[in-house]
Amino acid sequence: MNIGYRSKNDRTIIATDLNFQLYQGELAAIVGVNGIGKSTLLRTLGSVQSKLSGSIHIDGKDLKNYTPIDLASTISLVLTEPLASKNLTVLELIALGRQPYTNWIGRLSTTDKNKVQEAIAMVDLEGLKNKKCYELSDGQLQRVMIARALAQDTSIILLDEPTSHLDLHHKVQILKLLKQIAHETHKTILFTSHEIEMAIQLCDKILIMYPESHEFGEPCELIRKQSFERLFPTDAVTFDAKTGSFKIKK
Ligand SMILES: Nc1ncnc2c1ncn2[C@@H]1O[C@H](COP(=O)(O)OP(=O)(O)OP(=O)(O)O)[C@@H](O)[C@H]1O
Repeated sequence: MNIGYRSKNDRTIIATDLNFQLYQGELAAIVGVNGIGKSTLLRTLGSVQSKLSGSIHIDGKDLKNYTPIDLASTISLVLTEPLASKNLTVLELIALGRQPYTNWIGRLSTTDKNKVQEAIAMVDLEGLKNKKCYELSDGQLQRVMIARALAQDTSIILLDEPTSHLDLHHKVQILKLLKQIAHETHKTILFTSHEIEMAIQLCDKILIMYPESHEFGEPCELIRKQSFERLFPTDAVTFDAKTGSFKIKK
């Protein structure tokens, strides 16, 4: 698949020949330097923007054959765009995740309410659920957006930098939670991240995007192939394969 942007008379190619496959129950990260195309890829997979060429299949079915309602009950997407509806309470915002399932009035069934409550508990938001979203810190809001995706209860969850505003404790907590959800509920969870060391420790698969190519596989396989060494110019940082971490060159 080729991804990028189309304007009236032009198109900008961001990445070419992307080819990878994820299975149910896997947690995977997309990593790469700033501007390499991680968000572009995630948005393309989530059908928010169209691919330049190629195809995306879910369970053998071409994504282009999904209706909007099929899509909303299959893929949930957590993007980094600022929230338009900060006037809602945390509970109301998370309940919006149930929209693909509610009737035209948007009335929540008992199942919907249970899913919302489960999501609140999973992301530890019980104490904040009646607050307005504008009263939250960026990190708290990030957890609310993850809870909304969990409430949507789709088989695929795509998240753009889900831990960018979180402190170390919450970064680890959220990534561990995503891993647990993927493994226990057999969802496929794919997120973009700059937390490469955490991705190495917690993810089942990693997609590394380079300027002209990509690598995809299990973290240990990528370490063996020295794929992380090629990620950054080596004058500033080097990758230590033994510890799976980057070292600053002094
Ligand atoms: N709407 C757009 N139209 C044209 N080009 C865009 C658009 N949005 C992003 N780009 C370009 O696409 C490239 C990839 O951007 P993208 O946001 O996907 O990178 P990224 O890997 O997620 O970066 P970062 O790590 O900084 O978040 C960049 O060169 C960016 O300038």
